[in-house]
Amino acid sequence: MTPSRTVPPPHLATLLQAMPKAELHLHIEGTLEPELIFALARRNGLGLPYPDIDSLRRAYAFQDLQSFLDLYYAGAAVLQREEDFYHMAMAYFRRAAADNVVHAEIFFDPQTHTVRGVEFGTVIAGLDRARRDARDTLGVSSELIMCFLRHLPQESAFETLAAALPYRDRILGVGLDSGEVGNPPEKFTEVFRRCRELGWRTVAHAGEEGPASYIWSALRDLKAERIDHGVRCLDDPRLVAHLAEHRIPLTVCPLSNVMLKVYPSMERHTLARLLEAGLCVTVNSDDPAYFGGYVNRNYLACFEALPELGARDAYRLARNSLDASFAPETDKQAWRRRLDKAFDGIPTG
Ligand code: HPA
Ligand SMILES: [Zn+2]
Repeated sequence: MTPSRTVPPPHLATLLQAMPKAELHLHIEGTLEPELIFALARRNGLGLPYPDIDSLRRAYAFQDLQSFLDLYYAGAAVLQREEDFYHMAMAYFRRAAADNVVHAEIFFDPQTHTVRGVEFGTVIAGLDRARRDARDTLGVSSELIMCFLRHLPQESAFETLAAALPYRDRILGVGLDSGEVGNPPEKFTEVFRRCRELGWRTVAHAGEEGPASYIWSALRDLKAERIDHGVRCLDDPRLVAHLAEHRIPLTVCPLSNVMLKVYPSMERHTLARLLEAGLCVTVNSDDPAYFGGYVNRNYLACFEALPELGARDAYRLARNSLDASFAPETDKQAWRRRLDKAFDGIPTG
């Protein structure tokens, strides 16, 4: 048996840090660090049910997806003004740049905000201003993906779509998030059809806590171009073969999976098996302020816990993230050249 590795070889840790990568599964509301939650609550004159930052952080001990979502939606309630959304997104972009993220496709949850009386336009204005500043000052390109909350009815998603129409050019695509079990993708077939007619790209969370059949439904009913999480595909060999044959990317979030008890520990994560099966797997951070780290922490945690992963896998994961992005081909080609340079002299094939 291979002894379990606790620290990846130094050159591997350096490579994981230095390699250019795309982040494709990141909820911007999940980047709200406790410090910023407290600062925004104070600025907006809001009370919080926690006396201080440490006690809030101590509450981040989740049993499952729903126990996390309850805290995540409560935290997002401090976001009220355009500047709040701007500050949150700029803080993320600075961390992404430090992790050598060259491109980020970012989820936002408009219903979480509009239900509290925050205008759709306020949310978009703050996020879009941050996107432009991140491109100009940090060299990080990005896109916005609007997610529908699947625990709400499809009519609410249609109302959100109507509110988004004046800003349609600032949105790249739509996704589906929130509590998965009991809310299968087919519940949103009609609204996704309308979104595709508008020219939006489509992704969906499926196969995180829900069964492999939800992944089939995301592909068949929503025509999802990427599957967010998707780790439960391993329960269905026919699905694995389909995902591999059509090179449908999975945006896997390892620290999230362990924090939400999809796996009992990182040592038991199936990232290496998914790669071995020939799938277009990517590594992402999901809700980094809640799950213990940004994207490079996710890479490092996997390579620390799974000794079968090596430099070839690091290259493959970064390459998959660039390939699986919705960025223009010319941008992808430039990033691939940078990636090849970062692996100069290291076997990657
Ligand atoms: O991991 C997630 N799953 C579903 N909904 C979410 N909303 C934020 N993070 C998540
Ligand atoms: Zn997610």
